[in-house]
Amino acid sequence: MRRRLIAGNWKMNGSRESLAELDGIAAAAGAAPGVDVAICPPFTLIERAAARTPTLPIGAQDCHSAPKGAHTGCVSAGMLAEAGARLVIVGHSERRAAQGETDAQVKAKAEAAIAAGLTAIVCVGETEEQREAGEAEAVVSAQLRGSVPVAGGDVLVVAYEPVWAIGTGRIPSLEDVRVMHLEVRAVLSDLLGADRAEAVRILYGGSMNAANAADLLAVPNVDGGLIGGASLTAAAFVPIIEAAAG
Ligand SMILES: O=C(CO)COP(=O)(O)O
Repeated sequence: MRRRLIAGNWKMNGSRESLAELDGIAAAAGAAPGVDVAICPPFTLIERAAARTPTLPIGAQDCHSAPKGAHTGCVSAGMLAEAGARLVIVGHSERRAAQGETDAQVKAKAEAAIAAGLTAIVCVGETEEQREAGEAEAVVSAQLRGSVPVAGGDVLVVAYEPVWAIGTGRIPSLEDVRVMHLEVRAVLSDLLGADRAEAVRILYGGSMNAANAADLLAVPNVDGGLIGGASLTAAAFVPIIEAAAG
């Protein structure tokens, strides 16, 4: 049985002051023992966040694939672990688009994360143009085949985030979510074997909020959410944790 995971991605938002939001989030997570909850703030806040709420897993939003070296401006998975991170998002569509990250790079980052003892959240998702062309499943399947590391099980999480649903207030139909998550499970099974694929949590991400969380989480193979805007405050995020706790 997979435990639900509700993870917040603060993106390039937040300050030391916003860490106060973690108190309410950690309290809600404590009241929902059947649900895993995590927050991924910017790099600069990881250490403070982990120290402030030790029971709440803290993650990062990217890592380099190398353990160390001449990579100006980059941070390794080992450094994240040392700072107190327990998970890391890799291959977010914003990085794939703005930083030109390829599937191979995303896979190498996920491998580095797992080697450093972190849980890797590998993101995939189609653009609106690709969905309209009827290519959504094929695009996501190809991304998975290129970016999922061979280590599977509970150290690996996949987030399906349709690019056109991120920050737009729009979400796919529940039927489209069902079909995509089933496809993700099938591809994972092909890549990792059925047993390890069964342990992988598949999150939905893209405009998830208090109003739609319960419906999305009721879809088969939706094992949680990766939440952007609605993870920035306890007021917006806690109802999603509560929806996951059922
Ligand atoms: O990109 C996302 C999480 O990684 C989703 O962002 P929003 O929840 O703001 O749409």
